[in-house]
Amino acid sequence: MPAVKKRKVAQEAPADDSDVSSNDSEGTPQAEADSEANSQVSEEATPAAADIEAAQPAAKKSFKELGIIESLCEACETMGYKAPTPIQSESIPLALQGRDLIGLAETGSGKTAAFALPILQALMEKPQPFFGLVLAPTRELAVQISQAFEALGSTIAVRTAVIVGGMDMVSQSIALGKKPHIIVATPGRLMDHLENTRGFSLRSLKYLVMDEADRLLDLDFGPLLDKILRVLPKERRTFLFSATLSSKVESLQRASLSNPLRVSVSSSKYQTVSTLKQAFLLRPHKHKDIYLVYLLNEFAGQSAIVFTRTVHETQRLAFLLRTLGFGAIPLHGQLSQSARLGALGKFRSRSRDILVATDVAARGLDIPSVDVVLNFDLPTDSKTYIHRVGRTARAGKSGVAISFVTQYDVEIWQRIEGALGKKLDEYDAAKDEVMVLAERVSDAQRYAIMEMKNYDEKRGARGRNKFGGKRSRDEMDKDEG
Ligand SMILES: Nc1ncnc2c1ncn2[C@@H]1O[C@H](COP(=O)(O)OP(=O)(O)OP(=O)(O)O)[C@@H](O)[C@H]1O
Repeated sequence: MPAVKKRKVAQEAPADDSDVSSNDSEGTPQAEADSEANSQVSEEATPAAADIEAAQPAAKKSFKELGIIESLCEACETMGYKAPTPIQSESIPLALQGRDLIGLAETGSGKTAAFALPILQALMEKPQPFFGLVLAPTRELAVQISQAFEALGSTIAVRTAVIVGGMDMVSQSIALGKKPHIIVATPGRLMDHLENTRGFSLRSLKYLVMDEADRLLDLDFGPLLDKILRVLPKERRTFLFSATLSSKVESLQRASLSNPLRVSVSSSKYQTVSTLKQAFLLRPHKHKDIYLVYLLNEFAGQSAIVFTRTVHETQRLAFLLRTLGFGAIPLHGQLSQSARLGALGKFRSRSRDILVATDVAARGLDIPSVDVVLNFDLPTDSKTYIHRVGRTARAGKSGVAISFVTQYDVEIWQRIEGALGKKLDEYDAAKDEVMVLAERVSDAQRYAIMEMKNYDEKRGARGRNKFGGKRSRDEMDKDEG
């Protein structure tokens, strides 16, 4: 049973574009489990939603007490989950009652299991092919979600299929032919299969999840989602999950959810976890490379993600850092899918310490070993900031996020701080030590420019044209970068 709820009619959700985010100040799954009165459940039955506040803190319950069956409890134990996180405590009982849900909780707080466990439990009760569909905005995230389903569903031999762009259609058709229980997909490729793979339909689907739901809408996935929703049965349960949800999602929820409840583990808008230390570094644009090298030296031996805004910059920095002897690997949307998965695999296994990435890596990726996030280029919106820095300090671990702010970024940075509701400290960099690096970095910059020329020529020779023509569905699935 969730907390005793006191009903209180609240204002209608704002009609502007403002975001509704959910970020718990206490951060860790365990700390969240200990935190009180942060959770909130609201009826979303009508556009003028009424808020229902948790008047009493939910008593800490085990997975079993939430109604999870023995074999799935065992799987949780094997995964090292000692107690449910708050989003799990709040949403699992409601999901088991068959409610549609909109789940909001901070990054790294266990949202995947919050939707996977009730679906797996329902699957056990009535096994059938094509039972659940999870839509995710990036291919890497789709792969990760399917792995979570397989791990949690190992005791019930769940079959999953990952249907994402950039991979072979034929082998995916064969995988669909094996009638998996759960499909985890990016929207573009799923639509391709729905249209072109004989015998494949989702008419008997029981559960739909949109993970990172706001991102699915941010991209130009909207019309595709509408098309997919049209071929799904109305008699199904639907879950939307994210750490940040915008009012755009409200329109989607009305289109695709039936009488949903909003489960929100939140204390305020855009709050990051308390185990995350955040700072900024105000430096001239021309010194960014030197300061990046300095910081990576400072955090030597730790695992870091460096976020940039463009494919070009991602690739250039990877060359630059490698020249200087760092184990850096690039990840962006213009790599082949196998190269993307390979890069992620190397970073996950710590055979490379530094992932240089576009926002293709900003959402959902769960790599427990990430110690540091460096925003080499600031993201253009605060929501992306929340997701990027959420790649570290996950599931109770600590982490550091440092953002480069140049003379051109002051306004964006102020917006981000405004959204966070606090001023962050400036990182204390020892200027003398930094400038000692100038010559080596400058040599490496020249080398990286040469490498970029070769890289661009090779890509040109392969006939890639990133500007011409309409974007294919696969390209849409590639996500940003
Ligand atoms: N009850 C639990 N106890 C301990 N760890 C947990 C629990 N539930 C999930 N985790 C772990 O916490 C990590 C983060 O979970 P998950 O990836 O689902 O977060 P998320 O809320 O979806 O984050 P994001 O918003 O960034 O996608 C994972 O490694 C997961 O295995």
